[in-house]
Amino acid sequence: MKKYAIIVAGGTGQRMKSAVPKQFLLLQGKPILYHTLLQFKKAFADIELILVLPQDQFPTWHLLCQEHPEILQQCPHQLVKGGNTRFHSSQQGVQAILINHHALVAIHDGVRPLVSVTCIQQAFQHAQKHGNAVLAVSSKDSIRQWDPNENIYFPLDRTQIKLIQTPQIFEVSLLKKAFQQEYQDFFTDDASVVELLGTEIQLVEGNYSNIKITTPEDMLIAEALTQNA
Ligand SMILES: Nc1ccn([C@@H]2O[C@H](COP(=O)(O)OP(=O)(O)OP(=O)(O)O)[C@@H](O)[C@H]2O)c(=O)n1
Ligand SMILES: C[C@](O)(CO)[C@H](O)COP(=O)(O)O
Repeated sequence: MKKYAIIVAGGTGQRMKSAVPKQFLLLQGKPILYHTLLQFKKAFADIELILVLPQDQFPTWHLLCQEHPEILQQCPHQLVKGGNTRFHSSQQGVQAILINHHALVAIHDGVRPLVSVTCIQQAFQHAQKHGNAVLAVSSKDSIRQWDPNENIYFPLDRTQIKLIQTPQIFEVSLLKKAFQQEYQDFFTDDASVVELLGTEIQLVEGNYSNIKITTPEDMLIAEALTQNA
C-alpha cells in the first residue's frame, strides 16, 4: 500500500529557548529534521515525505539543504507551510496529499528524531491490519492528578496510563475527513482529531528513546543516545 509521512515541524519551540528553531539544531552535526526524515526513508524506501515548516523558515531550510546535500539526496520531500497550531500544521500536510483512498499516512513530530525504524515498520503493519496505529509507552514514574476542589494531587494507577508518542498512522481518507473538523483545544495530537469522528484508536508499543526534543536537556539526552550509533 502507498505510504506517506507528514513530518510536522511548524512550531516555534518556545520551551527550547534556542536562537535557532529547535528543528534546525544540529544533532551529531546534522539538522534534527534530517535524522527524522531519514528514519522514515530507512523504514520504507518508497515512502513519500512531506515536511511542514513555518513559511518564514523556508529560506533557512533551503540553506541547510545546501550545506547538507545528503538531506535532499537521501530524503527528497515536499515542503508545505505550517499553521498556528499543531492541528493546523497537520491539516496543511494532510491537504497536500492529493489522493483520497488506499494510502497510509504517518504523522510524526519533526522533533522526534530518534524514533526507531522497527517501530515505524511495525506501526505501519498494525495500521494496515487494524486501520490505525499510535505509538505509546508505559510511564516509568508514579503519576498524580490535580484535584482543584480538594486542592491536592491524588495518585493514579500508572498501569492504566500510556504516554503517547508519534508516529500516528491512519488511512488517508479518514485523516482527510478528520481534519475537516473544526479545531478544538483538546486536539493535542492527531489521534484526538481522528477519535472525535468515533474511530477507536489503536495503541502500539513505542520506544523510550523516541523522545520529543522539547527543552534544552533533551538535546543532551539525544546526543548521548546517538553517540556511536
Ligand atoms: N503550529 C505548530 C506547532 C507545533 N508543531 C510541531 O509539533 C511538534 C510537537 O510540538 P512541540 O514540541 O510543542 O513544538 P513547538 O510547538 O515548536 O514547541 P513549544 O510548544 O515549546 O513552542 C513539533 O515538531 C512542532 O514543530 C507544528 O507543526 N505546528
Ligand atoms: C503529539 C505529541 O508529541 C504526542 O505526545 C504531543 O501531544 C505534542 O504535544 P506538544 O504540546 O505539541 O508538545
